[in-house]
Amino acid sequence: MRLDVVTIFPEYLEPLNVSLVGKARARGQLDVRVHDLREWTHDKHNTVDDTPYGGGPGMVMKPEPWGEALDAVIDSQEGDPVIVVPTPSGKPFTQQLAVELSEKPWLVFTPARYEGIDRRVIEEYGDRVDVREVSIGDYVLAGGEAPVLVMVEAIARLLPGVLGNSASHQDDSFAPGAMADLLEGPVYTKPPEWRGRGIPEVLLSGHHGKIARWRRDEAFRRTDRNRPDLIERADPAAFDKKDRET
Ligand SMILES: Oc1ccccc1-c1ccno1
Repeated sequence: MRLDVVTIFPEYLEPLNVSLVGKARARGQLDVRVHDLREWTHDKHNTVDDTPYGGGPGMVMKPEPWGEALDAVIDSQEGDPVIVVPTPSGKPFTQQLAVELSEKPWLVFTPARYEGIDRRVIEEYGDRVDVREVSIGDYVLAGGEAPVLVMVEAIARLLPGVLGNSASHQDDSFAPGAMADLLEGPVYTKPPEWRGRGIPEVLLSGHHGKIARWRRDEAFRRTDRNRPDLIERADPAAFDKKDRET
């Protein structure tokens, strides 16, 4: 997969050089290219924003630099990318959307600052390629770079071979299938006792059926406590079916 990010803060994307995404890049599983939007400005102040038509607070990102940048990035490659526009007014970024985007060969992220990007940019590229406006949650940030880090990590970990053999995303919270509407339950590791606190006996029993049932019950319990909005959709039968398959 190729990922391009166009931003006025390239240094904000430094975390894409470390950890899971950094290792995937080093292994050649991910081709990440970060571009400074100001390279496509031509005035001495490298201007990328201006006041909004119709008045109102803040500044809007000008269409010209974005148009030149996206033309340069998109025309550099065969095929069409999916352009992902982080915005508080976008569709929710979910595990399901992460799975869908992880199956695309090329994504171009356009994190904006200020009050957003001139709407004509979204319309121009929406006429040419698949453009997705995506929100990572119901809160407002200063810009879209942090949402890009979140989405790239969620997508990259789904790419074949990126997670080690010992790890699997099938059992993630929200993973399509039995966990689609469930939160993961509590996890434990050695030592068997820590500050007088032990391990649930069932996890030491070696009885896989009982362990699986306990994990299901804990998943439902946690979901009911923390995400009652999901519990309505969770299906114990689907969870049990997954148990039988594993
Ligand atoms: O709050 C934002 C500002 C700019 C770009 C994106 C966002 C955002 C907030 C939530 N998801 O995306």
